Amino acid sequence: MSTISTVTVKVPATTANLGPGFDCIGAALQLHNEFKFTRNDSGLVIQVSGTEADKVQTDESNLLYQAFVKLYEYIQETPPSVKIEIKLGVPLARGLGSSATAIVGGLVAGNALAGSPLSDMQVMELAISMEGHPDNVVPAFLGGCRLAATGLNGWKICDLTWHKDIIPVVAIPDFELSTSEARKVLPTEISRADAIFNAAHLGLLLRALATSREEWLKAALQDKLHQPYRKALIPGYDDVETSALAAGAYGMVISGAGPTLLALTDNLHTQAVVTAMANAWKQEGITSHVRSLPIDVQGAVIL
Ligand SMILES: Nc1ncnc2c1ncn2[C@@H]1O[C@H](COP(=O)(O)OP(=O)(O)OP(=O)(O)O)[C@@H](O)[C@H]1O
Ligand SMILES: N[C@@H](CCO)C(=O)O
Repeated sequence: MSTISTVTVKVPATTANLGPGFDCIGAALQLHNEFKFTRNDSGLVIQVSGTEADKVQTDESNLLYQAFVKLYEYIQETPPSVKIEIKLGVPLARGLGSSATAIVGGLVAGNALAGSPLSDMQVMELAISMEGHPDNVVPAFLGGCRLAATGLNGWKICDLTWHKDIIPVVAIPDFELSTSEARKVLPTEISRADAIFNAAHLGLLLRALATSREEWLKAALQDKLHQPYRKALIPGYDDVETSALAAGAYGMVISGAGPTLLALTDNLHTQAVVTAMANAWKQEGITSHVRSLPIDVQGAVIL
């Protein structure tokens, strides 16, 4: 029986898909949520701080708490009564994996308070099943850039090299787009030509990320499975893309399910790309927060 009474877990934001890697690759970014769980005797208490704190549920419907309960259901124990303190750094429903931080945070905290009965792989598989796809929860859990594929016997996860000279720039608009809404616009079937296009470009992307070879990066970010359908949900998409490319980005994609847009660039062009993307959205009447965010290599950590 564990004697731990409190645990704090820090979980990074993630950017999923990276263009052609729909539902299979994602990278962790240096922007975090922090979740502190403390056993108590007085029933569930959830306190939230940070921008957008008022948007997070503070009852049993809270996703972080649901993940915590899920862990205890899995190990067939009754979850303890807890106070949860949430410090929000990751904006909600913007395509930066906020739901994955909550799922990973709740499961990792639950496992720690329960005395660590589950292995990391078991926790991660629970997280994948809760989120429904692996591309946010896997890098949120492990850090770095990761590819996940269903294997013959469970998930196969591999780490991908992200060349140090490739700089991610995220342009986060002030409107939300839920993942479930952004998945509704996707077709259920695709053509063979589109499947081949994405397979080729995903292969190219993996080499481009590892080498930072310019002509590969410029071509590799193209996608035919989700972005052509989702663009319409993001006003100003084409203008922001044109401006980012003109300022020196290799390419631009939708981060996760959007509406955040992710450009990849180099050190030399980072500031110009940041300014260009913010200005392009401003001209559409959309306020955004645009910044470069380094890759997080730590993943979820217990502080
Ligand atoms: N810190 C949190 N605590 C509790 N619930 C959260 C937290 N962060 C996000 N959520 C839940 O997740 C929802 C957002 O999930 P959604 O999948 O739509 O977007 P996202 O995860 O931010 O983006 P994407 O999956 O495209 O990267 C929120 O509306 C909220 O219900
Ligand atoms: N692969 C997912 C990521 C967002 O959760 C999607 O694009 O819908």
